[in-house]
Amino acid sequence: MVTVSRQVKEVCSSLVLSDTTLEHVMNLMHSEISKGLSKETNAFADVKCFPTYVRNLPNGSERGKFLALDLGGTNFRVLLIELGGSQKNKMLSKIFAVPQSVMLGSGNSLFDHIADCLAVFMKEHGVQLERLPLGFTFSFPCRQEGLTKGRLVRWTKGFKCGGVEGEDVVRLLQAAIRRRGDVDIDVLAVLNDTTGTLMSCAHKNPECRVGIIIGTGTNACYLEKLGNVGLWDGDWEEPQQVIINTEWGNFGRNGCLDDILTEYDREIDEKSLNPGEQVFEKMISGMYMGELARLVIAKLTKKGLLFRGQGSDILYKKGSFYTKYISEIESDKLGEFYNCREVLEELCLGLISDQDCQDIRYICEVVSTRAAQLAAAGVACLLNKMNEKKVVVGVDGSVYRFHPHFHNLMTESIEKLVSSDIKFELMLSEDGSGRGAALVAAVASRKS
Ligand SMILES: Nc1ncnc2c1ncn2[C@@H]1O[C@H](COP(=O)(O)OP(=O)(O)OP(=O)(O)O)[C@@H](O)[C@H]1O
Repeated sequence: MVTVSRQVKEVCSSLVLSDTTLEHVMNLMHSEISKGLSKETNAFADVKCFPTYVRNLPNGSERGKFLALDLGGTNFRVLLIELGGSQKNKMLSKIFAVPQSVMLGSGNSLFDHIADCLAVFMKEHGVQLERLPLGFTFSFPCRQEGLTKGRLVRWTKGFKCGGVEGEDVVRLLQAAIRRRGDVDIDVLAVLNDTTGTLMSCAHKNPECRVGIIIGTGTNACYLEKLGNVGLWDGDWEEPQQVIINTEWGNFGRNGCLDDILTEYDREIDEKSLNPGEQVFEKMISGMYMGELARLVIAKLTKKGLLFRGQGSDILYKKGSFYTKYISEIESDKLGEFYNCREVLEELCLGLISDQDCQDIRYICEVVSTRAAQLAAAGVACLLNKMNEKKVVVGVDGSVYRFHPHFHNLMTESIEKLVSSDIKFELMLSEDGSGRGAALVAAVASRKS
């Protein structure tokens, strides 16, 4: 079997993180989270740690018919969910595309598009005359002022719609629905997909206390004691706990991760819609992983170390190496390069040797391993901070779901970083943040 070439390993070495570095990242994350939670320092914090106002986890008694909207990355989903106790749940959903022109257009066009899709869906399912409770999963950094009020702090993940930053997105949604006048809804909660994931997993496993996403972007939330939330301005009724939306994707904005950034990370950042922001996210999530691998491959090809120096126009085009290629290439059996050759052919690369394939696989492994280890450092930080004997971590997002080794890489890395008396388990979220949104709405209606 061919082995990875020495020069390729050398070029990739900046992407390989030691255990000591990961421990350092975990400790940095801890101090950034503390900064975010404190009233005095939150204004300058990069990891904002927004209280979600979700105080109660599902207890299995949630029942009823709910609508959910899920906007947060590549697709927009509308769902109709019927909760019927802990086991019986019915769910209908439809995915709508969000065209690039809408992602970069005006806020009103975005919310009009959402309202259009909602109305189409409600009519298709014959519920247009009902006033159903709705949970709105809006997965961008929002400062919440209550369960039904969240102001967008800034766009991420390729969105840039005018007139939304600083505004309450529930108000914008309601205004768009009113402009149409043909359907009506009752928004009971706005939440992030991490919260949706935590709630959805907690419904199945009451030990779930953390929710994380590794999809288009990355983020995490966890259940925190009110006494640790300096920012808390709500009531102190029991249970004295609240889900904190960390917004950890922005970790590193102040330069604290600069030592581990590579030339590839810098290039991704410079060419992004949000330079200087979401530094942690850009090293981990699906929106960037493929591009990171492409930049390394392009550099090595130009140096003559891959494909005998013969690249292709596609290879040199930004965004042409999809993150799913990494999963496909790493799914090949060791020593076999069936998927790898298929991907390289799609990139119009000719005359591919086994050595090229072995090296390409290594590049993919280095990029995905670093992503998994950094996400693991974040999870270990939360687990150590919570200091509970056993915690289940709900995980969602296509990178975690489809990458063949992500789960194992994360588990292995968390084990090294977490205190030896803490037990944990990473649990794949089955039907994601949509069901979570319905559960938040259901828990809210249980209380009101
Ligand atoms: N097979 C795969 N392996 C790894 N990554 C993948 C795969 N398929 C899609 N992706 C990546 O996952 C990302 C989409 O993630 P996901 O499907 O979880 O969507 P999302 O809901 O838009 O994300 P988010 O929850 O961050 O808002 C894209 O960046 C895509 O490149």
